Amino acid sequence: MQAQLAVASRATPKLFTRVPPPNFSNATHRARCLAQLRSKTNGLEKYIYLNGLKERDPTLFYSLLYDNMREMVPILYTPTVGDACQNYSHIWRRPEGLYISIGDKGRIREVLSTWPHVREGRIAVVTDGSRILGLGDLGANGLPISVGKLDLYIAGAGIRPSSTVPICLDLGTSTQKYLDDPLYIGVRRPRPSAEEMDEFMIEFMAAMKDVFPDLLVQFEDFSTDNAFKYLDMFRNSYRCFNDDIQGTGAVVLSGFLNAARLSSKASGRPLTEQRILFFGAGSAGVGVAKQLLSFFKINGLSEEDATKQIWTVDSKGLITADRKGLQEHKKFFARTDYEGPPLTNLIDIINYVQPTALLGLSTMRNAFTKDVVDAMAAHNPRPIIFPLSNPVSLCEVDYEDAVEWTNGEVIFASGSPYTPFERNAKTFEPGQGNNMYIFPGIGLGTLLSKSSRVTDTMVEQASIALAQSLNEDEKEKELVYPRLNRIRDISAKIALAVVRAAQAASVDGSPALRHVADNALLEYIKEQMWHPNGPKSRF
Ligand SMILES: NC(=O)C1=CN([C@@H]2O[C@H](COP(=O)(O)OP(=O)(O)OC[C@H]3O[C@@H](n4cnc5c(N)ncnc54)[C@H](OP(=O)(O)O)[C@@H]3O)[C@@H](O)[C@H]2O)C=CC1
Ligand SMILES: CC(=O)C(=O)O
Ligand SMILES: [Mg+2]
Repeated sequence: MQAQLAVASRATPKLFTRVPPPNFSNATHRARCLAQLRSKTNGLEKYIYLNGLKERDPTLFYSLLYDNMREMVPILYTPTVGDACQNYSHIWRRPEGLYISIGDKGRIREVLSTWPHVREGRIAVVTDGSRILGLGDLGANGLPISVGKLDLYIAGAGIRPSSTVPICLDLGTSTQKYLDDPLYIGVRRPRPSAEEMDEFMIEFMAAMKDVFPDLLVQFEDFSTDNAFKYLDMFRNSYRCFNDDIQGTGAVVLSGFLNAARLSSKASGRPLTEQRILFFGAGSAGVGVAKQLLSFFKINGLSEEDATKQIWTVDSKGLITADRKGLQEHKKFFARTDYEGPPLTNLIDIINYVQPTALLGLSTMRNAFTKDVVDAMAAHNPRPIIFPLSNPVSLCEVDYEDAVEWTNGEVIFASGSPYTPFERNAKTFEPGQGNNMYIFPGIGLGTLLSKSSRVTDTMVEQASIALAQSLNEDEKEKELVYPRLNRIRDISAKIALAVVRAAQAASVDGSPALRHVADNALLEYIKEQMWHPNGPKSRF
């Protein structure tokens, strides 16, 4: 790209001042860009730098991202993307996605048609900014979450950049700070009524299908009630899924399949006796709890018996069926067998439930105190503790603390990344239980199979494929997720499982792939991936 630029500009005298120096080389320039990135001491500055690099030289940007996932993903994605969203109106430089505003109601199709790569559109990540990570309602500042997720599709599954469509629905915000900010980038109004929003969403989805006929829609970071509502409303008529409910469910099921094996080996308890306590019962907590039913079903329990192995906690304590005014999404796991005064203290709840696993999706920083972790360790030789809230500033417990407090026995995965560390001459390597491991493969498999829907079995099979993707070294080190630098290989395996599940459910639209053997199909999937410096992919 740089070399092509140089040739073009040497031939154009008026651009002469923009010719790179004569000894310019791509390799040196890559090193220069990494050095410039590393010279920034603040996460947000690094984000701004990378964003500028993406605009100046997208090929170089994606090539660097592809080769430096462990360093760059925490900047473009959680945790730093959280800072970028919170400050987006102030750091904004250029348009990088589509804003569809509530004022566009009645002409959404027209607005969507302004996207420059309409015919290439394959995957859209759509947020309404109402629950960005655990940071609350950020309104139109939520766009970087769509951009960041799509960068992971590009780097992690080889989707061509011009096939990705980042969208933020600009519907107002309930956060006064943004409404008062003179630089706020969105419309200054409260969020619409449920009725107005439903009308908007119905028009939006119909217009999306019209304008982008081959598109997969990933709903992202909608507030919990709307996340469940629109998934239910659209999943049977459009090619779509909800990342926070289904993607998170799949990624946690996958890590749990590996974690439970380690925990049961240490305790001698059968897998079916795993007892899971969810701290947080929003879209993510309940989405994961529903997906974890599969764990018990795979191990031979009925759905009814599987449900009995799961307990949920919200801000009011253990969720029981006798609670007045319980929100719809909490009813499925509300316990009918608890008798006694409401249980509101987490340690009391742990002592009552005696869970083998404690999963945090609560946005409550440091909620898993030493006493909480001690209570888990008292019941389990190897407790499973997954603090999954994002970003790190909302994580329920830090990795080093969890390791220290359990004398190294914890089986751990967090939503945002932690770095490995040494303790008593042993290296401790954390897992990252984040939907970023799963949605690229789900998207790739859905597109390749030309599926009309994303079914529950496609999501479940994606999860099992991820769990099975650990290599020998990762198994020996007792990791519960594979290392991120293998993401393309992993996405290909997930995509294969998704294609097969789509075929089994007869929602696929690529009949020729039905007759291709697994090994050949895996190779085919890898060949379809876009590489920054390689031939064009089909997406
Ligand atoms: N690792 C990953 O891949 C993913 C992580 N997440 C993270 O999960 C978190 C939650 O997301 P989401 O479910 O959509 O958010 P919600 O706001 O819908 O849910 C938060 C839940 O936590 C509960 N909660 C809040 N405070 C407390 C408390 N003090 N004690 C116990 N429970 C409490 C809430 O209770 P109540 O219902 O009573 O308000 C609610 O049930 C976010 O930080 C998000 O980043 C989300 C998706 C993917
Ligand atoms: C990871 C993610 O999707 C979230 O925290 O919302
Ligand atoms: Mg999300």
